[in-house]
Amino acid sequence: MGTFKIEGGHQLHGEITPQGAKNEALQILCAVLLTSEKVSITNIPDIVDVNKLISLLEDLGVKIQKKGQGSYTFMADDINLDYLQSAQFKEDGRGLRGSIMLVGPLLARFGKGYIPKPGGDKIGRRRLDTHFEGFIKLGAKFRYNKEEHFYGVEAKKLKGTYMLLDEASVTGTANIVMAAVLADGKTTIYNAACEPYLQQLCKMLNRMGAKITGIGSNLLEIEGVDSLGGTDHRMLPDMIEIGSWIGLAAMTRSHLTIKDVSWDDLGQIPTVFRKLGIQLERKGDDIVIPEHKDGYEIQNYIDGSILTVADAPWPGLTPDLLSIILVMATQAKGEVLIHQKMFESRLFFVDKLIDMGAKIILCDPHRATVIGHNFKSSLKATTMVSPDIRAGVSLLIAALSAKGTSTIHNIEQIDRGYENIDTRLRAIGAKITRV
Ligand SMILES: CC(=O)N[C@H]1[C@@H](OP(=O)(O)OP(=O)(O)OC[C@H]2O[C@@H](n3ccc(=O)[nH]c3=O)[C@H](O)[C@@H]2O)O[C@H](CO)[C@@H](O)[C@@H]1O
Ligand SMILES: C=C(OP(=O)(O)O)C(=O)O
Repeated sequence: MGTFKIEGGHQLHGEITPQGAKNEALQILCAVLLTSEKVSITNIPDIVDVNKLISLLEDLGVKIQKKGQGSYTFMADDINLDYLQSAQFKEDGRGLRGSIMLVGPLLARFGKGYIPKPGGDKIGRRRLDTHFEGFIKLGAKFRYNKEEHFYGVEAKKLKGTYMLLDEASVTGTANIVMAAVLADGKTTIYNAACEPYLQQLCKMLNRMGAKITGIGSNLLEIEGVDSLGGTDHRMLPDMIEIGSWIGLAAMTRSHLTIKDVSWDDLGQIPTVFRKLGIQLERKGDDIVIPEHKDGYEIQNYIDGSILTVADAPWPGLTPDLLSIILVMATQAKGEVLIHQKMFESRLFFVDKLIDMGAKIILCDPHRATVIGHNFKSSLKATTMVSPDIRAGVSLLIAALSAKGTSTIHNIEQIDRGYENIDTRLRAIGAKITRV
């Protein structure tokens, strides 16, 4: 189990460039299976989850060439479908959440897709019904081996149809879209997820020859085609990392510039941070956060009632930023209710913040009220274990703002989604070492 030692209480300064988006990369990498032609991808983050998926593709027979930092070509012209039945696949396939999106492309192009129950964060139930109900609607036969937790779908040829998704699942929509692009006829997906990473996937598929309309809305129409060709694609910056750096700047009262953020793809994120009292300046495509010498004050609603920050499917606020917003609120002036609607086990890490001196009431598994200290009292250093990727980074931000030296164990959870985080933090003045 890896560990970070963090000496907190230091102000940071400088520029930080966000990595390519983890959750986009997981969709885009699976899409290379849809063509036998070459696909070139840049700005791929060098993080554990993405590297695991690249190695799964390699084991499936995809020819992969690394061209430079974050830049690869992929060619899926000779796929080894037997690998999908191997013990190795049953082990490696469960190593990350994103592997579930191998199923749609495999089913569409080769008539069969299998996956062991995928991993990812343990942040509550993470069901797959939307994915498989979608494949079944497209005409696939579904089977599930309960002993091995192994899912399978098979179909000679998928047939386009109308479907209303039971929920706007992000990976579910990506999976169904990747299956429908090669189906016979027209597929309509209503209640589709429409976040920027999914828009990126759809635009890439269209460049490969797919016919998808409605991109950016919750109603996608897909006219099936016989085959797809190669393309070039560049990943967006990671909006969750961008939000993490905003939280870090606020908690350490640092002047930071976050470079090349793709502002127009950030949706509610800047607005929500502003409601929490954070000053954000747009300079070109950068975010500049000034030193918050006098702290930051949470706004109330117009009628004076306490602000709630809650997640919702895009264009609502992503659930992946709520842990970071929560930790930031512990030093704000004022109160806020954090409501994590999507996941039921993502707020339990607040116990650690309470140990550090934060004023938080965990109302129930989904809601926590935070009463900010307004920097009148610092958090105190402690030893903690990172429970999931975003709670891990939130605890890291808390440690960087705290008095004394903190220890965070199980940092593999953080490395899953943040590229060289310790090196990049040291470059802006953080005292952090990997031990
Ligand atoms: C690899 C990847 O891309 N992971 C992201 C993806 O996971 P993933 O695609 O697994 O998440 P889903 O969008 O399927 O759903 C997330 C959770 O929200 C619930 N739900 C979803 C939609 C809805 O309208 N109502 C509702 O309650 C689901 O039941 C589930 O518990 O999207 C999540 C939601 O943005 C993010 O937290 C994950 O980081
Ligand atoms: C929950 C997350 O990831 P995953 O879906 O891979 O577990 C996340 O990125 O915050």
